[in-house]
Amino acid sequence: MRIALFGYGKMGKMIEGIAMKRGHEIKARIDMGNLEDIDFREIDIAIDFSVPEAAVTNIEKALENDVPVVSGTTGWLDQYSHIVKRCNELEGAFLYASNFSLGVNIFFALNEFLAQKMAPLKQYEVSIEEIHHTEKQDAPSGTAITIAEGILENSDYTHWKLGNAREGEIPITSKRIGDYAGTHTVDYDSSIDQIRIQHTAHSRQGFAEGAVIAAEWLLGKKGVFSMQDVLNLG
Ligand SMILES: NC(=O)C1=CN([C@@H]2O[C@H](COP(=O)(O)OP(=O)(O)OC[C@H]3O[C@@H](n4cnc5c(N)ncnc54)[C@H](O)[C@@H]3O)[C@@H](O)[C@H]2O)C=CC1
Ligand SMILES: O=C(O)C1=N[C@H](C(=O)O)C[C@H](O)C1
Repeated sequence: MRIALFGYGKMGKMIEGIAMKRGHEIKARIDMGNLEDIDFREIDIAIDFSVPEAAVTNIEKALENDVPVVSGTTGWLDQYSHIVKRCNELEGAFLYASNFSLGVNIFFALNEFLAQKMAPLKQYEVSIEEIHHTEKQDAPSGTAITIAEGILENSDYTHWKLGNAREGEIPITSKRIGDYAGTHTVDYDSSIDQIRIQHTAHSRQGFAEGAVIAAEWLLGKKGVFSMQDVLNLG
């Protein structure tokens, strides 16, 4: 595949290495918004790991040029429905995941199963914690939001809240420490005991590999997809 990388930071560089090892070609590296330099006719797919402020423009530009997009950038999802609409209007292909690693996607399924089991047990209070490196711009992490949504869909909780929560809200704590690649914890606490599930990424390898696998999967398809479709975990 001939790939355009939107964002050439920590993730963009790691994706480049993995994509090249799998026989793909990097045709463009866009870092700091020089989108006009791209000849979209020579791009098969775009992979966006940039910044929240740039993601929507990058994605829309690729879709308008009939190039499918894999997006891993977090912190822009208030405009997700706009991108879905544009993708459908343009009959394009788009895949977003808050987390591309296989382990986290299994963790998402485990989280939903646990939420179903815990829903009737009102003596337990749920909370989510995420820890990331100090360069991370957004909080809570996209992964923590997906975890919260998985609980909301399977319980009587009504919202999630960063920081202290009120009755019916799921509290999310975000910590920024050193070079943590990403640790997510879900706790159910009662006065008697605690149930905890946790995923720890040892590096960014799993995110980057997952993004390249998603791009290979998306090529030739039309529509809006998620990592659940790629991994067939749905
Ligand atoms: N979905 C997933 O599995 C994962 C998602 N992420 C997300 O991916 C994004 C990038 O993460 P990192 O690579 O760690 O960050 P980073 O800060 O190392 O890289 C972001 C890059 O985007 C560049 N950039 C700024 N404006 C741009 C524009 N207009 N167009 C293109 N690039 C632009 C910056 O110069 C920087 O090099 C973040 O939103 C992060 O939360 C990170 C890891 C995994
Ligand atoms: O910024 C990061 O580093 C990460 N961002 C994603 C998120 O916000 O969930 C995925 C992963 O946890 C690493």
